[in-house]
Amino acid sequence: MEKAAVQGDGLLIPLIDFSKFLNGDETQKLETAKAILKGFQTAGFIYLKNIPITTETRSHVFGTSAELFKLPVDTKLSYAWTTPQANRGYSAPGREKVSLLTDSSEVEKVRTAAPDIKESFEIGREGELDHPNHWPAEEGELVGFKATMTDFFDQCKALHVEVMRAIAVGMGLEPGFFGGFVDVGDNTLRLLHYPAVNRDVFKINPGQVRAGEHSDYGSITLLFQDSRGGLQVRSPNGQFIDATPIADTCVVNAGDLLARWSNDTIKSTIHRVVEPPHGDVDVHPPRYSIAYFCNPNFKDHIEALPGTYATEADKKYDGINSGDYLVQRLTATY
Ligand SMILES: O=C(O)CCC(=O)C(=O)O
Ligand SMILES: [Fe+2]
Repeated sequence: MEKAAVQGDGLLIPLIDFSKFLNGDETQKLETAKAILKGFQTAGFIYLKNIPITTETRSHVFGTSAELFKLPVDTKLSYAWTTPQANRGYSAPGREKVSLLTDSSEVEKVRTAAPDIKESFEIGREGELDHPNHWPAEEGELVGFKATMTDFFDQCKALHVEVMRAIAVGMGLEPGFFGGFVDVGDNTLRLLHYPAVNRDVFKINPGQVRAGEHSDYGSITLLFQDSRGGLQVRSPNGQFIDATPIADTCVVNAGDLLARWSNDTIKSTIHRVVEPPHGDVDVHPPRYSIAYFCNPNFKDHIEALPGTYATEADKKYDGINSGDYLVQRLTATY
């Protein structure tokens, strides 16, 4: 029986030992795959422990990320995020307003009211000639930045492939069903820094958050959080529940395109980042997290998975190109 990582108000996010899928016997593989699928179908979120990414790798990547955000603002701005098509580079606080709004003018109104207190740096697949990554100059503490991040990118890409394999097994599809959909690695590694913030800020403006409520867009997101807390996931009843950090786990959530692909049998659940729950401080220390947003290959056509509908009439959505879908969603949020 798997333990719950998070439980409250009808939301149960399971804590799953992924090594039992990767290295277990046939029974353990199947049971783990089913638990993973069930987590995505009910909560839209799971926590995975015993993933192949080591604690050392993880802390090295977090350390390297912190060094990047220490750079002077002007330097960071010289690596600025440019377009949804490229989706690479630095976003200063307030640049992106993640929200549920899809109309850019509405997004603009919300953004000016209470911008998210965060900055981020996006890294895409290497080798996309039209969209090079905005690598920082490798000086001082940033020597080795590119190697660290591309290596981590590749490890996350491999984890995406394995989680999709588990979903396929859970659904009773061929284990390799998604293989040809996720092999390119059209994914985005996003380093996130939520700067230290006075507690007053949250008191003065009750609407203030570190990251506004939203769902993610792609297949799944691998989320690595530090120990600060503040991430919350919306329950089926509409209440936000703390997704408390658990050391050495990876939080994995399904995105909107996977929900659509599964004919809404899998949930893409709303989440946000708010004032951390730890009591009596005047200043909340900075929070770092790393999100790896996975997508089906941008060239792929995505339509309802086998087994998720009985007749053509049960298909809730038209097929859509993966890359077009992402660009559409990013265009509305930046
Ligand atoms: O920082 C976090 O814990 C969550 C970030 C997130 O949800 C996102 O960037 O989509
Ligand atoms: Fe998210």
